[in-house]
Amino acid sequence: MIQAIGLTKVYQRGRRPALLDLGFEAGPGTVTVLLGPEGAGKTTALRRMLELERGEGVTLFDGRSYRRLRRPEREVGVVLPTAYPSSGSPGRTARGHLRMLAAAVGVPPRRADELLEQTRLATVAGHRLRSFSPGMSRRLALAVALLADPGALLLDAPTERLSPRNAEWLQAFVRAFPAGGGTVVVTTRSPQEAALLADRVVTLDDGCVVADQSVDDFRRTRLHPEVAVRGPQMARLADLLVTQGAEVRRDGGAGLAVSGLGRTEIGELAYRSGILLHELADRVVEQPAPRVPRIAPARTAALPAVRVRRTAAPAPATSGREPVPAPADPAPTLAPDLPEPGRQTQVLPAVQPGCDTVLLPAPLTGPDHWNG
Ligand SMILES: Nc1ncnc2c1ncn2[C@@H]1O[C@H](COP(=O)(O)OP(=O)(O)OP(=O)(O)O)[C@@H](O)[C@H]1O
Repeated sequence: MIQAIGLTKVYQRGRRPALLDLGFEAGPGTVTVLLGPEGAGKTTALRRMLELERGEGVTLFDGRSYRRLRRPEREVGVVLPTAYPSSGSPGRTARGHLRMLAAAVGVPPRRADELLEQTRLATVAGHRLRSFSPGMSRRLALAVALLADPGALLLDAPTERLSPRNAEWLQAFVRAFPAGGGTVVVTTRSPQEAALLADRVVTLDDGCVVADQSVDDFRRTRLHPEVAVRGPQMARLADLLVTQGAEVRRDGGAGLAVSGLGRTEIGELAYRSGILLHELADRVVEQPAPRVPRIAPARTAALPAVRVRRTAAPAPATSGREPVPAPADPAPTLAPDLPEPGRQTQVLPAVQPGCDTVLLPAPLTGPDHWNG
């Protein structure tokens, strides 16, 4: 179980936060997608989760923050954009690179060979890294992340700039990983990819969570199937389509976007009416994310906006992979940047601009308060 609680990052004082109070839970056996456009805060979110960036909030991996994991490489495999193409010395072979890292994390060399097979790199295992394509580098980065057989994966835009074939392979891998109880958190800018990969979709915009939805809700509310039609007689076709009950809107100069009728019906109608078509294609377009403001309880609704930092860790959760409960952590489970135990809440001065979210200075008892 991964619990992200109140993750916030301000890169420059006085500037808008790159990430503001991100909270979500990613359960065992699931894929959670952080979806958002360029600059939405997805990479910052993963970097905060891994404590590569300082800031507020904490992420718990089965009840412990990343820096308190005893063997992080066995618990969380990470692929960030910095892992490729710079992963490894350019003169080293893929096999040499992976075996060296296998030794570093204490797994036998055969694990490196297995992963070369699994990531379809066996045939280029003896090639030097400098000759690797972006797709090969990405698969090698994934192999590195998997070396110690982690229960969770954090993947930042893993399919970006990959060939369709490599992207498909990676998507299939991500879908398959949770089958054994693993947890995946993956970022993407593509709503279509989110719908393909996710069990849960957390949509970010400008550093704020604007929606946290099951994939079914996401598909229903955010993805809109339509047919793109192009040709020289679109005004006439539009009239005919409307009489058939379709919804039609202009799409560029000689194009229509049609919903309510299928591609085959539109093609047949055009054919019967002697209308020439240059394009007839299914596509899915994104609807804007619904804003989901958190509702303030009536008794405190009149309070000024405040931010509340969590100071007590939630109850430890099990990973779903390991039936035995995690051993007690002798170290305190609070992140060092949070106040000492005992104090339930800390009220900070005014909320930063951005998210239409108000958090209230009520005592907190569990992570639910952070995800409502
Ligand atoms: N090191 C940094 N210093 C200052 N600002 C930064 C830094 N890194 C990111 N930002 C800013 O933080 C915001 C979020 O960036 P981030 O890279 O997390 O977005 P993203 O959703 O991952 O975008 P993309 O899809 O383009 O990778 C952006 O406005 C970005 O300019």
